Amino acid sequence: MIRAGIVGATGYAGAELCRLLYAHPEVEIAAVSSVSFEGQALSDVYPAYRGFLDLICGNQEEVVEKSDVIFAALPHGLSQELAAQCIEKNKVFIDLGADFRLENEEDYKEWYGGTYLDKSLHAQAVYAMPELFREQIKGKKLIANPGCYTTGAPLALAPAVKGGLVEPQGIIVDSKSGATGAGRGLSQTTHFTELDGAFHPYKVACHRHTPEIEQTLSHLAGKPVRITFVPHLLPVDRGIISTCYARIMPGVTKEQIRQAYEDFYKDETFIRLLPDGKVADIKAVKYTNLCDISLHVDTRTGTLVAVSALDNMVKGAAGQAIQNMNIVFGLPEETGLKLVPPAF
Ligand SMILES: NC(=O)C1=CN([C@@H]2O[C@H](COP(=O)(O)OP(=O)(O)OC[C@H]3O[C@@H](n4cnc5c(N)ncnc54)[C@H](OP(=O)(O)O)[C@@H]3O)[C@@H](O)[C@H]2O)C=CC1
Ligand SMILES: CC(=O)N[C@@H](CCC(=O)OP(=O)(O)O)C(=O)O
Repeated sequence: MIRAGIVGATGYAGAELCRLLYAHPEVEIAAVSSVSFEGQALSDVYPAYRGFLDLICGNQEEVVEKSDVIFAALPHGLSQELAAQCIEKNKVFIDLGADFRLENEEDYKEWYGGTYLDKSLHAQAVYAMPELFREQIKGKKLIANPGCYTTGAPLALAPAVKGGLVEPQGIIVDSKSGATGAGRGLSQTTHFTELDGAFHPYKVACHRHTPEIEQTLSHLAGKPVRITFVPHLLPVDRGIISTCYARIMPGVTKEQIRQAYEDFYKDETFIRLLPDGKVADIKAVKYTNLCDISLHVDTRTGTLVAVSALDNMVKGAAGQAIQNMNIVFGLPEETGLKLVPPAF
């Protein structure tokens, strides 16, 4: 059995990791940690876990000592030293935050206001989006798990961008996220009376996921890609819809685009390319590691509209982290992730 530990287990991403790892047939949860709830049972923090996850929250050091793989579900900026400790002890480290996602330190400084404490450590990290960079993940120990918006948007666009079917400039990514994307801590925009009945964009064209999405799309295109990214806060608990607009290259047909997506995703367990006429919906992927993609072509304006839907807590965080763990440990990718969405 793989001994897994979760640092930051009391946050939403950490708690979701615990839920999924509990049911993983090749994993035992060895230890979990919290600062605020140290000494308390996880099931006291989340009553739904009573009888399943009654383990007591310890500290980070215990998690590192007892585990073969350490998942960090901490706020940005707290993973670098922890990663160094884990790598030094030859453990696998999977970071759900953004500390190892950006290849260019200047981008990290600009968008996160931090620096890379140890450049050689960053050089060991792999940006782990299995559907796009699977081969690079195998054999790695320092895993940068992509963010939520930064999973949905590239998956919606990847076949078109990689195949040169759309113009790499002028792409618009219009995303809507449920409130769990903001974590468990309460803020003015996420408390019930502000969120209920509301719907608005935020961080318009200045969200920190912009360089991460551009980094992925640039790798696929083989040249720099710039996007306009506008996230919105939806008054629902989970789910992200990304509606992505790109100009179709002259001469490229609707049929060629669909064929490119079918070829690109034909062996992908977690990608459901919807038939023509269907539209991706967050409800159909809830609690699963699925990413649904629907394709729409506006022939009047020559625009591809590619829509993705995923559960930000699963494919956008904990599920993708487990998918990455499975790759690193040589397990079938779907192990522990064969999750059927509720019908309604
Ligand atoms: N929510 C989402 O949809 C997604 C989140 N992520 C990323 O996952 C990470 C966790 O996010 P999320 O679970 O939403 O956030 P939460 O705010 O819900 O949880 C944060 C966790 O970090 C712990 N924590 C906070 N401050 C410290 C500290 N100074 N030292 C140690 N532990 C601390 C908290 O634990 P305690 O107070 O108990 O110690 C809590 O368990 C973030 O990097 C986020 O960006 C990635 C993809 C999607
Ligand atoms: C709704 C909401 O507030 N979402 C978060 C993104 C959540 C996320 O998961 O971002 P990381 O993976 O990079 O942490 C935000 O906009 O900051």
